[in-house]
Amino acid sequence: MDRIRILGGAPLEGSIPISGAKNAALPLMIAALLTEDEVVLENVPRLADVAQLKRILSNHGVDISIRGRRHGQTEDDGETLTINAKTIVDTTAPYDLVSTMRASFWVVGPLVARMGHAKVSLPGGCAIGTRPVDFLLQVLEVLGAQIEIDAGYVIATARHGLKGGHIKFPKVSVGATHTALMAASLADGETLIENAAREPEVKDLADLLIKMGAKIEGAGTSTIKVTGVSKLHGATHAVIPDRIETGTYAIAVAMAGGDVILQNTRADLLDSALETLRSAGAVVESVPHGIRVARNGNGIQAVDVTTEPFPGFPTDLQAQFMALATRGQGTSKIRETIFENRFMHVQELARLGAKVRLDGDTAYVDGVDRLKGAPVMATDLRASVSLVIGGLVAEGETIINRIYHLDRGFERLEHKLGRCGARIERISG
Ligand SMILES: CC(=O)N[C@H]1[C@@H](OP(=O)(O)OP(=O)(O)OC[C@H]2O[C@@H](n3ccc(=O)[nH]c3=O)[C@H](O)[C@@H]2O)O[C@H](CO)[C@@H](O)[C@@H]1O
Ligand SMILES: C=C(OP(=O)(O)O)C(=O)O
Repeated sequence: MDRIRILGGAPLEGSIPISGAKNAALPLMIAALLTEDEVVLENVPRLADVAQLKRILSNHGVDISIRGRRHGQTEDDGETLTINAKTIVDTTAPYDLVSTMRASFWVVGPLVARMGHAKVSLPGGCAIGTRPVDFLLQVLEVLGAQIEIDAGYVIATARHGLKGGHIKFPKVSVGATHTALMAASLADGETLIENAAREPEVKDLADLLIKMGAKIEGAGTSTIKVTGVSKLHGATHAVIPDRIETGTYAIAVAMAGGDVILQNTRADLLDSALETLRSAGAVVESVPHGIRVARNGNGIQAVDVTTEPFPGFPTDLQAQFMALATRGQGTSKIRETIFENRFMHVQELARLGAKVRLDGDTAYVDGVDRLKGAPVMATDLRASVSLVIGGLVAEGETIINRIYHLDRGFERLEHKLGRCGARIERISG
């Protein structure tokens, strides 16, 4: 199994290209199931989750090819995928394909909307909470599908197609909002979605669906109206920048010190996290096509953050901020309100010398003067990268085991940090 080795202490200087967002690319690829025509997606990140979704879509009979690089494009530009779901040969998404990734379950909406049937294994993904799918099933039921759960599979049937309805989520859910948008786009009549997720990835999905001919109003707000159409057509769309990758490298610079331009990204995708980073003492400013982050000399201030749905502080940056807080001056308070089991990085950060106390949904982090390198284990995607951030300043050698989690969501991480001066390498085998 591959490992990451880091020798701490080097500041970061230079530029880091930000990839397309994993959490946008996945639902965009799934949306291609809604049409017989070709969907072309640009700026798709090269990630294990994207590769896994390609396998899932191929199993349904979808043809996916990678377009060659155009003149002047480099590895930093992401892939262009041509996705053709002309014929869906199988409406089953089996356990062995779906169990590794949460988003794979989202094929259920488009399959039942277009084919009237879907049999999809209950999903896996990061083990950060129980992560039920009840809201997604409610969406399909409100739109007229019959739902049965049998031997770990959800079987959704709508032989005469879906019908518009009124969906009111009890809690904001990104995946349930994606499901509602995709299913309602091909339903008969109007669907009103209340308490919808406002995450930029939801807006990006709606933007693609609109290009495909869907009638959607209000995406990006908490009330969305979808008027169903009988057919969607092909479209070309570029995936938005990855706000979590952006925030992660911004935190890495705040931690290690230095001055870095994060290229091909936008501050408005993560205002709340960048504001917290400023309050921690980093310089954060928008520059053409990116964001500059710097920390020179001054220390890291303690932070007080609570995770919330967008536009609040994102849960997917909680572990990374905790890593930063381990070196803060004073005690930071970090409250996790989205997932009930998202503190697994605490015991691994402790191996590096971090002092963290847990009290229910809140972590209190007492800043320490130094971290010391140690062998640690990646437990989930964002927890893994928090250990990388810790390793950047830990004295001596940090070895991160089980980095397959990292490869799910960070493209060429060791290359991106290494080109800014971090002493980081992948050890294969
Ligand atoms: C691939 C992807 O985009 N993953 C993101 C997505 O996950 P995902 O879409 O799975 O997360 P949700 O927004 O659905 O989860 C929010 C909360 O709602 C709960 N819930 C959700 C669905 C449901 O049917 N029932 C239910 O109770 C969840 O347990 C959680 O407590 O949004 C999360 C919240 O921003 C991010 O951390 C994940 O990185
Ligand atoms: C939790 C995440 O992914 P998933 O929803 O696929 O588990 C994540 O991207 O941080």
